[in-house]
Parts: sequence; C-alpha cells; structure tokens
Amino acid sequence: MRDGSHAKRHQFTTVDVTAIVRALDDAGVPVIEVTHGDGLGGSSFTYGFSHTPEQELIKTAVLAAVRARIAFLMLPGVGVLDDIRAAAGNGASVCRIATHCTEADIAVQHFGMARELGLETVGFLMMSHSIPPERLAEQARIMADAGCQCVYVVDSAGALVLDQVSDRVAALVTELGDDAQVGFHGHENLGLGVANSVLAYRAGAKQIDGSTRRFGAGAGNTPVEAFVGVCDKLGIRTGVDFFKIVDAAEDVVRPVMTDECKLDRMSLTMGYAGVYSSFLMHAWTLAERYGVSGAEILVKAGERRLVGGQEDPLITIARELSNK
Ligand SMILES: CC[C@H](O)CC(=O)C(=O)O
Ligand SMILES: [Mn+2]
Repeated sequence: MRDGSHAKRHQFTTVDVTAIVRALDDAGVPVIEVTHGDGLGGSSFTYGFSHTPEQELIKTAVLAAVRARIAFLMLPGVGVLDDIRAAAGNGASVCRIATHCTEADIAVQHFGMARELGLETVGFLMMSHSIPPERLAEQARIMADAGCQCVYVVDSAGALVLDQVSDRVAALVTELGDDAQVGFHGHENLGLGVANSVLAYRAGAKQIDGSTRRFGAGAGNTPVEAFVGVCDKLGIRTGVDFFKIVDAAEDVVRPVMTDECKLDRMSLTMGYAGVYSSFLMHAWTLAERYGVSGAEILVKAGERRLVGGQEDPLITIARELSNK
C-alpha cells in the first residue's frame, strides 16, 4: 500500500487499509508496507497530500493485522527521525530506509536508531540500474555496517533486465554474507517484474516486494499474485496462498483503487530511459500544463540522470521543451 499509494494519489482511507490488510494477512503475506507513496513525511505540496495522516493508517494497519508485520518506508530528508519514532510507537515493526544508490551514508543514523527501537531494518538502494554491481555492493556494505538487516536492490525505474538483476543481487549476497539479507523491489515498466524477481530469488534474494494488481509508481510493482503463482509452479515456497491472494486482488483491492497502472507510452519510456517511477504523475501534470510531450520530458530526465527528490528539474525540462 505504500508504493500502491501513488496509483491512488495517496487517498487511502482507514476503511481501505483495514480491508486490504485483512485480506493480505489472511493470504499469508508476511510484511505489509503502509506509508505515503513517497514515504514518511511525503504528504506535501510537492508529493501530494494524503487523504488520511499516514500515522493513522499505520495504526489502523497494525490493528487489522493478525500475523503480518507492518512496515513503513522513509527517505531521510523527506521524513525525519521523529517520524520513525512515531511509527514505532504506533506499532509498526519493520523500518525501511531508502536512499539513492550512491548515498547510503545518509541513512546511517536512521538504521542505528531503528535498531535501538527494536525495529527490523531494511535498506533500499534506489535506482540500482544506474551503477554497476560492485559499486552497489559497496553501498550495501555501508547500510549493513550501520545496522541494516536486509539491503534491497531497488529497480525504481523498472530499467533492469534479467541478468542485470542477478548480477546485482549476487554482488550484494557475496559482499554481505551472513551480515544481512538481500532483497529485490521490481517495477513493471518493461514488463519484467515477475521474471526479474524470480532471477533475484535464484541469485540469493530472501525478500521480494510485490503489490496486488501491480499497484505502484510507473507501471506498478511486481504483481504479487502472478509472482506467487509462478513460484508455486517453480517449487519456490513463498508462504502466500495463491487462491487467497488472487481473491484479495480481485475482490478487495480492485474496488478500492480508482485507476489501473498501465504499461503505456509513459511507463514504458520510464523503463527504457531509466527514470524514477515516482516521476510519472509529475510528468503527466507538467505535460498538460506546458503543452509538451510527457514521454519527451521523461527521456530528458533519463539523459540528465535525475534522482528521486529532483522533481523541480522536471519543470525546467518541461519549460525548455515548451520554449522550443
Ligand atoms: C519514495 C521512495 C521510492 O519511491 C522507493 C521505491 O519504491 C522505489 O524507488 O522504487
Ligand atoms: Mn518502488
């Protein structure tokens, strides 16, 4: 529900969260993430305001879950340490800290504090396609040394293709050994979420993200119901019941979501050009405001190697295109 929140423009209600958590929990999903789509503190003019304060949603999710642990995500700078304390106080038990893949050092104090609070810790190396496996492994080492228990290869742009996932996951597994697990977070912008996730598992990833009906930024995340079905057929045990997760997707999540995540010109361009998936809605809005092509904005964003948090340069690009 965190990445999926982008596809609902952060308008989840406590009623939605209760219904979805119950259904996912009953299907056997072990960890459910609930936060504004841009993480703790994301509700703002830049990222869009939440319908319901995220700490309220976290509290609601904790109450609704019987077995599942509730996770939250934060980007240092968008959220602050007090947001982590509040989420822990509201019963969340998994703290996921995201940084651009070359900036792991900005999360050191967050992992330290999360561990002191007794939280399970996960590190997100975003835009993992943009640096080679060896450099990514060095950044993973920084997170693990700071107290992170599972470092994720995060394909924020949905730009990684098959072996590029295996190579990165394998590099992290070799670097981290028993010090931390490795995870994978895929996006569907080139239609590879499930295949990439299977390869991540085969390369040693122990935690894999997904969302029902693939709700997430861009073309969405790895569709968890398809991933569970594929894993069943491959003899990979996920602990998630295929028929229950399909029912959850169809009967509970579908009616709550206003729009489907589309594999269309814009999201395909994001995967192809290596653009942060959360830029999709910004590019749409700017394309309309300046009367320019959204896909062209994204291609330029890829050329300029913009990272998450650099939403303002998208405005510059749109203005430049419009002046041309
Ligand atoms: C808001 C953080 C970011 O979008 C994390 C993520 O899901 C990704 O990079 O794919
Ligand atoms: Mn994502």
